Amino acid sequence: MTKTAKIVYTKTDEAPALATRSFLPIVQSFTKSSGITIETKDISLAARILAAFPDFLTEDQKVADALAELGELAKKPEANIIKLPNISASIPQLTDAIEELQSKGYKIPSYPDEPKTDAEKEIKTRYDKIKGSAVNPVLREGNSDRRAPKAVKNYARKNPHSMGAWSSDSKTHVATMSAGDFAHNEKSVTIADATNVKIVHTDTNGAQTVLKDNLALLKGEIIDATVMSKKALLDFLDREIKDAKAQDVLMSLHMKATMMKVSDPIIFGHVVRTYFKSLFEKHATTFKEIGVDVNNGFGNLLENLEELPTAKREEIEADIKTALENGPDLAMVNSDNGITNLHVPSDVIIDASMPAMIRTSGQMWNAEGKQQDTKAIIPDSSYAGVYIATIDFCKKHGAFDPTTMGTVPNVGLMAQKAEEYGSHDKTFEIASNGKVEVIVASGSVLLSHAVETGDIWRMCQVKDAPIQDWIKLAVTRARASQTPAVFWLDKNRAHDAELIKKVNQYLPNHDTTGLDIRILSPIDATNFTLERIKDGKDTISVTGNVLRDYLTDLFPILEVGTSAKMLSIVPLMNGGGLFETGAGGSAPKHVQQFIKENHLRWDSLGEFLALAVSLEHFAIVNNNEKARVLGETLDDASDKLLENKKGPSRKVNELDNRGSHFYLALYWAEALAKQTKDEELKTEFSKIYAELSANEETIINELIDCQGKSVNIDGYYYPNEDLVSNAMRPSKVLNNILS
Ligand SMILES: NC(=O)C1=CN([C@@H]2O[C@H](COP(=O)(O)OP(=O)(O)OC[C@H]3O[C@@H](n4cnc5c(N)ncnc54)[C@H](OP(=O)(O)O)[C@@H]3O)[C@@H](O)[C@H]2O)C=CC1
Ligand SMILES: O=C(O)CCC(=O)C(=O)O
Ligand SMILES: [Mg+2]
Repeated sequence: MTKTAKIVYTKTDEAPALATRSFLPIVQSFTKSSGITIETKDISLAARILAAFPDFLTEDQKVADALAELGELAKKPEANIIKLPNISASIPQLTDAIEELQSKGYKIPSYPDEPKTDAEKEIKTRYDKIKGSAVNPVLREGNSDRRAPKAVKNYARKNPHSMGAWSSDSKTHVATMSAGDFAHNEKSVTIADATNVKIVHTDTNGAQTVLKDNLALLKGEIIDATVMSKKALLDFLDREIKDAKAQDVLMSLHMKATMMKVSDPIIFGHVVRTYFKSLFEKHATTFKEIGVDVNNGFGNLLENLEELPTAKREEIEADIKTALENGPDLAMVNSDNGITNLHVPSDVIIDASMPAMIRTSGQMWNAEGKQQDTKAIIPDSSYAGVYIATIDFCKKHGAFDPTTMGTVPNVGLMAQKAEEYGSHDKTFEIASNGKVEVIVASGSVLLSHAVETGDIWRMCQVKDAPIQDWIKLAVTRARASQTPAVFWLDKNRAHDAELIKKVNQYLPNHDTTGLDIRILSPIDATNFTLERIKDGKDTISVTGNVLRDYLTDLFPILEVGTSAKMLSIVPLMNGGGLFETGAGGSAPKHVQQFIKENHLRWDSLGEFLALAVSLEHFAIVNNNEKARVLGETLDDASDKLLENKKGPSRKVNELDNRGSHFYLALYWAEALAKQTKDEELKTEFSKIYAELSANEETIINELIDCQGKSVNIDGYYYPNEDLVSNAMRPSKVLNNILS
């Protein structure tokens, strides 16, 4: 066993971070005697902000750049990281977090929306690195292996979650572009020899602007470039907004403004401005004066209105009311508080929002808080077809049946900022008509697009080594689970055509005898997979980075009710392990409920599953048999937790996240006491098991009695550590046993 052997447990945001305050003490207590160090790294939004501004802080306020440290660690063989979901901050979230920190005495600068001086520009650059999906791409130095463990699948079969019925006359549908979008304009090449490129915009007078210089490309790397035409987008939106009104369905927009942090907020802004066209025409000057930027959502307009004199504000508010009456009804995020789908770009995120809609009879919520059929606008058509096919399937066959349906594990190409999700530093809103070219040092042009003012141009990359690793992982999973594997690639799409060449080149390096491996376009793959899951058959989806994200919410949410119960492993390319806890996010709604009534409905099963594989990995790497026993018994405990239905309830005054952690500890101790592989662990945990089980009733009472009243943790993004820890550990008896 090496001296430095450790597991790094990330401290993140919102519900998972609350859960950590209760679960981590259990983990530390259970692993202590086995020579396993559990180290925490704070990569919460607040800590990442503080780490970026040491020059604005006093000595004792400064924090280390934990994310940078973890990014380095992820490239080393000894990496063993447990990664909980974190906030990928939209601008409204970022500015809220900044304000909270400022109010707590951290003298960090405010976010400069429109930086004028060099100093402001430099501050904005620092904040823009923290914005959006800034954590996952840094840690994901490997490809993704996500699946529902057998126990989770079996549990869902026996205890199906609710599944809204589908009717063949549902008016719900997806609206997507048929020309002029990223999908239709894509061009792609594979780089023959390592080279350097620059991205250059040339206007109609021949004046050149270098958008990006010195971009190093490796041999065998696939690059692609594409453009979303602003004109085509606006035409499309105009048509679809009118159509939603005509069809009397809700209008909803589904984007990934967090991961696609440059392109998608721009598109979001166009949707808001198109929906409220008359309002924006009439008040253009005022909106400019008060700095309205609806790329950050319609909520930005409402906030800025507060600056106006009462008469003007009331006039605009009346015009907003009229616009809402004249337009189609908007899908609501929170009908009680009048929060629409267009308010905040991070409220409705496509990977989770589309499956939630499909699970709810294809409906979203209207202003009266009732379900209604919906037009789901997904402007770019690259992946929208997957949802179109799924919705058509449900209209034809009715809702899926969780008691009989098969499962769809995913092998996702993700390493080293693969594809679209790594494109934000090469995405540009075009300043004037002309062309954008990717040019090699020798001067030859690799890719070229004609562009117009306001178009969104972007370039993506995926390196050869991650592709080879992904293909290997697909074969390994197909072999290990004896399940057919489908590469979701469309030979008619430029990028996919290049990737298909690689699949055909590298697959023969592996023994695929007896395996069913095929390549199908995303729409064909959806239909093939849906037919099979309906009949109870399993199919591995082998996809690029975006479909990895979409499908690992879509199928789990249909199959087991949530993506929180997924095993989500990232075998790092240099030999380490990154263990993501579930495939979902940080569930902001759960924090609201916790603050209001001291009940946390967050389900930590993803944490339990991730820790078990992390311990197994630790055992192998460090030759630590105790870690193996701890991992195996933890899995046994998770199985028993499911069997005995000790997951958290959604309702106050019932077992919540903390109570669920108690049962996990009880069953884990029991399994350790019963095992015969390690006598020391057996002796140690027989005693702990006896104490936990003798005090079960007292502890559970303590964990339930504290509920039903509001709780103060002094903050949302950077709560007071003592308050939050006390709130998450209200059982004195349990705390004593653990210590
Ligand atoms: N890996 C990562 O770091 C990821 C981070 N995110 C971030 O998470 C935030 C929220 O994203 P969003 O799109 O709303 O997705 P979420 O997955 O956080 O939330 C969607 C819904 O899923 C349910 N849910 C998710 N996880 C759990 C859990 N462990 N236990 C119980 N229920 C759960 C909740 O349903 P209900 O309300 O019915 O209880 C929740 O409201 C954003 O800031 C986003 O950027 C998103 C995805 C991945
Ligand atoms: O990094 C993010 O913002 C989201 C990640 C995500 O949704 C996923 O990997 O499933
Ligand atoms: Mg996701």
